[in-house]
Amino acid sequence: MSLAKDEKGRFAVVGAGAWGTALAALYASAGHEVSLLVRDEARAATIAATRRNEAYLPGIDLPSTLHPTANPSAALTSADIVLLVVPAQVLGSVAKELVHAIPSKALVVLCSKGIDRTTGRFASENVREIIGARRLAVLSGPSFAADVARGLPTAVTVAAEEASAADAAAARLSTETFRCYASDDVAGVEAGGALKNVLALAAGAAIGRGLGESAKAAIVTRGFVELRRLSAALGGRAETTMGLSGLGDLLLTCSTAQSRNFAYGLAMGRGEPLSGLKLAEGVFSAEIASRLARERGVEVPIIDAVADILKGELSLDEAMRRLLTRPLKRESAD
Ligand SMILES: NC(=O)c1ccc[n+]([C@@H]2O[C@H](COP(=O)([O-])OP(=O)(O)OC[C@H]3O[C@@H](n4cnc5c(N)ncnc54)[C@H](O)[C@@H]3O)[C@@H](O)[C@H]2O)c1
Ligand SMILES: O=P(O)(O)OC[C@H](O)CO
Repeated sequence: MSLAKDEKGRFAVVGAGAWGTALAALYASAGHEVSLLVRDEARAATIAATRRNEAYLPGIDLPSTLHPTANPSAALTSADIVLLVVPAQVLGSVAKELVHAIPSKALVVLCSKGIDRTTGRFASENVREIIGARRLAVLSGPSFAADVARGLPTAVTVAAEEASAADAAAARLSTETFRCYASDDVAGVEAGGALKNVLALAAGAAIGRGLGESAKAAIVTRGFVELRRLSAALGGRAETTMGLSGLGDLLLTCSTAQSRNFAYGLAMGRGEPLSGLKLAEGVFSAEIASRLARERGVEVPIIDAVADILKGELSLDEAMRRLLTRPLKRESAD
């Protein structure tokens, strides 16, 4: 399939946090027409006047071709690609609120990484009944907002239910620095994106508690086994978990405090205050991930431990004891 690199799109990005602003900057820099829908009028005006979004993406100059607005119809009316980039817990309500303003032929790309904790649904399951499955795609993979906004290279996965729709979406979303691989495994791509956040909390907590890099590597490896098991139980394919929105994003998110989930885990491990930290989606997904696993009879001891710690039912030291004293078994990847 020929990539539409020279074809200019009309993008609307919903959500002017770190990731929404970074994606808007990416596509504006690539020569597309881009509107950024900002929740708050005053903030939209500040972004327009300063060409900066200091609250969410400090120190990055935004292209002059990026148009911030607080007016949904101004942002959406002529869009042919709409990126929904808000926290997973509000994605459903934002989609409902905007559905009438989104052109019926526009491709809608879900960029959140999380599980709705009231419904236990992933983003596409939530939004499918509002927007319709045929024009939905999901974007996930190793991609820090600040890196992407600076034009640093990465590769991600774009999934849609039909393989040909995924190919077309990946072509439209690729740029010279942002390489999109296509997949028709929506469930696997979404599971990878959401579960790596929960595991990054565990990895960060181990480092914060001073347990060392060996412990972290063990947690990431056994955590990956849990990600694979749960993803499979939710309908994802094994090969997807080995890809960018599985292993790839897990490695990134568990490796540096640039990740907000890892940083949150670090603070947990150090016993530092957690209020005021940036969005860490794993905090909202842990308990529901643990429940989804329990309902499907899937063993996820690390995810369970993170959920119990977040509920205040388990200390980190007890969690480590619980994990280390589980019955010994043969190593198995599934
Ligand atoms: N930051 C990254 O590097 C990155 C990379 C890939 C994926 N993601 C995913 O993208 C999603 C958004 O993350 P982010 O980094 O932009 O978060 P953020 O906290 O930086 O920004 C969230 C944005 O959503 C807006 N918002 C919150 N509630 C809203 C509502 N009810 N209606 C409309 N807007 C609302 C906020 O005003 C803010 O602009 C998350 O699921 C995250 O996992 C983030
Ligand atoms: O900062 P985090 O932990 O939300 O991670 C951001 C991206 O998901 C990394 O791919």
